[in-house]
Amino acid sequence: MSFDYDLFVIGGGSGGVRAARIASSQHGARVGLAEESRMGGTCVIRGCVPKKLMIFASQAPAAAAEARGYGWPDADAGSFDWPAFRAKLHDELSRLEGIYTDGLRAAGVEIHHARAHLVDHHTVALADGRQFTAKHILIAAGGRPSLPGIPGEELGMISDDLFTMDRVPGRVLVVGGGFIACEYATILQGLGADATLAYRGDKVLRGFDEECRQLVTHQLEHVGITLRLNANPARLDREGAGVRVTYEDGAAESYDAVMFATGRHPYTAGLGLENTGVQLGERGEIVVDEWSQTAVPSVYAVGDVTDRVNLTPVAIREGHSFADTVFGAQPRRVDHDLVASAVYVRPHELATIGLTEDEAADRGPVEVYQVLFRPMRSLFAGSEIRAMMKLVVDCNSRRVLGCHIFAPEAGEMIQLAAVAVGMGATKEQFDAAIAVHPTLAEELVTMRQPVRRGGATV
Ligand SMILES: Cc1cc2nc3c(=O)[nH]c(=O)nc-3n(C[C@H](O)[C@H](O)[C@H](O)COP(=O)(O)OP(=O)(O)OC[C@H]3O[C@@H](n4cnc5c(N)ncnc54)[C@H](O)[C@@H]3O)c2cc1C
Ligand SMILES: NC(=O)c1ccc[n+]([C@@H]2O[C@H](COP(=O)([O-])OP(=O)(O)OC[C@H]3O[C@@H](n4cnc5c(N)ncnc54)[C@H](O)[C@@H]3O)[C@@H](O)[C@H]2O)c1
Repeated sequence: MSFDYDLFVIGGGSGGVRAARIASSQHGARVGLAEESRMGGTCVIRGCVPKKLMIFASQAPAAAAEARGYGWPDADAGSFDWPAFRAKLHDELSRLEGIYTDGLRAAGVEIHHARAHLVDHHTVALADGRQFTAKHILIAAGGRPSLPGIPGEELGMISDDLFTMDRVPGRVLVVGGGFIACEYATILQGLGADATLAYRGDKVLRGFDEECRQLVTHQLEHVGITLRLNANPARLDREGAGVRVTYEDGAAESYDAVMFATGRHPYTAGLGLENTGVQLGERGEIVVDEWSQTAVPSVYAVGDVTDRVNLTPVAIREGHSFADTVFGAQPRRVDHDLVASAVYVRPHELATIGLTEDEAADRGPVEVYQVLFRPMRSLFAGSEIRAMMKLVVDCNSRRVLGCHIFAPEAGEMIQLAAVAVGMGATKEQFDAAIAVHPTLAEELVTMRQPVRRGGATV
């Protein structure tokens, strides 16, 4: 049977773009790709990239405060010009979108600016009615924000809205305690909003190392964010130009804006999966095997729509591995066990690779090496805020199972630690590296005594 394409990709985000480009340019496949919105997907248009640029923008007042501590008494960030910044931000996103589009075209991929759905195991239909057959179909449709399902929630914003809002709100409530809630509350507070973060648990960032969760929770308060822990909104009501929030315990507060950061779900609605044998899991994710193949041999899925590890570099690696496996005769699997990540809160980021202390201790005997200190730079400027580095070491193999850093630019540091941890480095191999002085990262190779031992005996 002949097909219009060797591969049809649904979704022009991190995973889909990489898969399409590699299959076409490196493995000679005839590739079509449909994108219903802007090329680049969540990361480029409404996630990692604009978020990080806004983190940079939001640091100006803290940078001015630090400058005053270094002998610049008049340093002052002045007032933030949101419309000017927003215009520049969107110019940058358009530039990146153009790069993604040009890169795909140069690779020989045919782009269809339309929504797509599956008609059967080898056929895709576009919103304009055209249909294409393909030997393989890759679903890389990403995820969408989830709302909590409470009355009045339509009055709240979602993460996409941060980049297009008319003004920086005066009083803003961010609901949630995950990556997005922590980063967005930090950004909004830094830009001059009076931010409150409401989280239903007692510490933010569930799933991270417990001490790190404590430190981030403390830092959010330290930078002036009001924390409402063990609290959850029960309903939202319009109140003039603002929103009245009633919490589950009956308390009520008024805000100029509310933003929900209550998780994301795989975006499978309307994909036509009912026309196929593709299976969905409990969380609505497309179920795939280690090769990203669904229950239908011709249909694969990568990225957030599979809800494995929802990070851009993971989606990219999954897309690349799929293309190499299916079109390059180079079978590649993605190891989802050892993925580094960073939460871009300020002034200290939280970055991590490997197991938390509790996870490691559940598996066997561990030693914990840890240092809590006031970094030279911020201490001199008058800040008491502490950084932390922690290595969790397997007592038997001596391997470093987990590395957790709470410090300025921790995301930059964990990238390098991830190489060593991924290679199975032992604590003694960390120690063998001579320190670079004076740096923050030198603490990672100078911790000599464990602060505690623990874990299951095996
Ligand atoms: C606010 C925010 C901040 C983030 N920050 C980071 C970060 O700092 N670091 C990090 O690693 N990750 C971050 N992430 C996660 C990261 O953005 C995602 O993991 C990544 O974008 C997933 O890539 P993907 O290819 O699976 O999906 P996406 O990038 O979401 O791409 C899916 C694309 O498919 C299109 N599409 C969907 N359905 C159809 C259809 N039927 N037809 C045609 N097109 C369709 C969509 O329009 C979209 O463009 C962040 C996410 C958010 C929301
Ligand atoms: N720096 C980064 O790498 C980065 C940044 C942003 C997002 N991301 C990715 O995007 C994903 C989604 O981020 P996220 O922060 O939306 O999700 P998340 O899963 O990290 O956090 C969701 C939060 O919402 C809370 N929540 C869920 N349902 C709720 C409800 N009904 N009522 C009240 N609270 C509720 C949860 O307890 C949790 O604290 C992340 O898991 C991550 O994979 C990564």
